[in-house]
Amino acid sequence: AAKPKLWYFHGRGRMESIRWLLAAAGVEFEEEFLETREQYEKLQKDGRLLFGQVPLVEIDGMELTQTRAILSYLAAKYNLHGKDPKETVRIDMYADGTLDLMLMVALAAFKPPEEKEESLALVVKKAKTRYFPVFEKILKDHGEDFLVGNKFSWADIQLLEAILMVEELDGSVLCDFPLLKEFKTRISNIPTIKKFLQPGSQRKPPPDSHYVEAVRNVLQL
Ligand SMILES: CCCCC[C@H]1O[C@@H](O)C[C@@H]1SC[C@H](NC(=O)CC[C@H](N)C(=O)O)C(=O)NCC(=O)O
Repeated sequence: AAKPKLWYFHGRGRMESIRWLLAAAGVEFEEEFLETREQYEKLQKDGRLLFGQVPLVEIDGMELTQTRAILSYLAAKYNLHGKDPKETVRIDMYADGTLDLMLMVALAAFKPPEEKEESLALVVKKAKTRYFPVFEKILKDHGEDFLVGNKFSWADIQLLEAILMVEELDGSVLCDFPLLKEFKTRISNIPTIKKFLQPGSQRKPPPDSHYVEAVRNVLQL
């Protein structure tokens, strides 16, 4: 079968969690990077963007947009979405929490410097006071290696991505979360994720001014 093809900017944004899920599932994918307004307008003109937005993922003969829908489809397709509706809704809840936190980081990149610093400080505060305490408690109460059931799921991938993203902002953020520290080591050592964390993978770097300029240029923000 053809490899999935991802259409987005050359940066994390909303597409990074999709890259993480595919990589963790051991699925090779291709990428088309939007650098010009013309590329974006052609996708729109060709009717490939349902609401005129990216991420766009071509997979299984479909053209998928809406990040959450894509992630949910991929999680189900690669058996990372729980064994029944009760497990799946927990995975969805945990994943949505990490997506909320990571979107704050993605959007902060587009703010003026002083606002950006304030936003990123708020991300670290929210991680420490809202999100990470929740996941630490889940791991403690659940007493398993993974967040849901005793099986690796999409929620575990999202949490690792979020932990690493917040650690880029504050390297000591896990000092009060011993179970999250162990979780980070455990999940980072899963072979497909270990490979994705090596240099040269399709994992994208933190947003920089070039990425922000490219997005502004393409979207005419
Ligand atoms: C000022 C904020 C700029 C954000 C730029 C991008 O970084 C991301 O975090 C958000 C966007 S991604 C690009 C943006 N896509 C979305 O907002 C998708 C939202 C959708 N609900 C999803 O989850 O996929 C886009 O195509 N916009 C064109 C436009 O709506 O006309």
